[in-house]
Amino acid sequence: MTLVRCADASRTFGRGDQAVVAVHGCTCEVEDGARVAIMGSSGSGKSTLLHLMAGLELPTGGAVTWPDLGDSPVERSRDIAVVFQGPSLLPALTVAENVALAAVLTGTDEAEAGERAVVAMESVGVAGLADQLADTLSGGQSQRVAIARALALRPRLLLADEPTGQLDAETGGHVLDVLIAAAEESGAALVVTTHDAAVARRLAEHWQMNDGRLVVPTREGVA
Ligand SMILES: Nc1ncnc2c1ncn2[C@@H]1O[C@H](COP(=O)(O)OP(=O)(O)OP(=O)(O)O)[C@@H](O)[C@H]1O
Repeated sequence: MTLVRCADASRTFGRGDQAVVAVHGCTCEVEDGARVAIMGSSGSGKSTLLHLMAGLELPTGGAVTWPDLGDSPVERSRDIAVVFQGPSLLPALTVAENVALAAVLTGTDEAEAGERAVVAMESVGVAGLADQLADTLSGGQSQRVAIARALALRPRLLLADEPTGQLDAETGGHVLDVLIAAAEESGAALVVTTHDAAVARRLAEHWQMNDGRLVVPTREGVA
């Protein structure tokens, strides 16, 4: 099953002299069960590629399709979850409300979303924080809650943008453990952007972004 396919996909921001080509003609696929690290230095285009895969950005060249998820944004919003780089929780809502919200907004009824939130919070170890306001959390706790929110969608494709980038090595290691365990338990494919080789080593496939160009190794070598 192919969850997302990028076929010569590009993304340019701005026009004329101001144009920045963030992603140049990338071709790649994420299959069910994949564990992918997209590596590259700051500004190499990792976040933009991840946003293209999520359908949050539209390609300005080539195509991004979701062969086994359906191409409608509504269908995709239930199957693809994104853990964003940096703070992404609503500060005035509790942890439990934050975790349930994405599921509610994508059409899950409130009772079901509440039950999923409980399961997701337990699986990432934040059930004890359920009634706490999001703006009282540490960076590591916030990232766990953001992962729980993604899991409450029960996604088939879990995309995490530098999920450990703002954390110290120990906290980042715990967050990564949680993310990988959650993907294993839920059966979701996992794609993580990172500039950290230690993070990439935890994942089976290593893709490299260099100045917006993607290199995807094959079993025989480099594509
Ligand atoms: N909305 C935008 N408007 C204009 N330029 C953008 C926009 N988003 C990204 N860029 C530019 O595209 C290039 C790639 O950015 P991107 O955030 O994808 O890289 P990255 O590898 O994820 O970097 P980092 O690791 O620092 O997050 C950069 O030059 C960036 O400035």
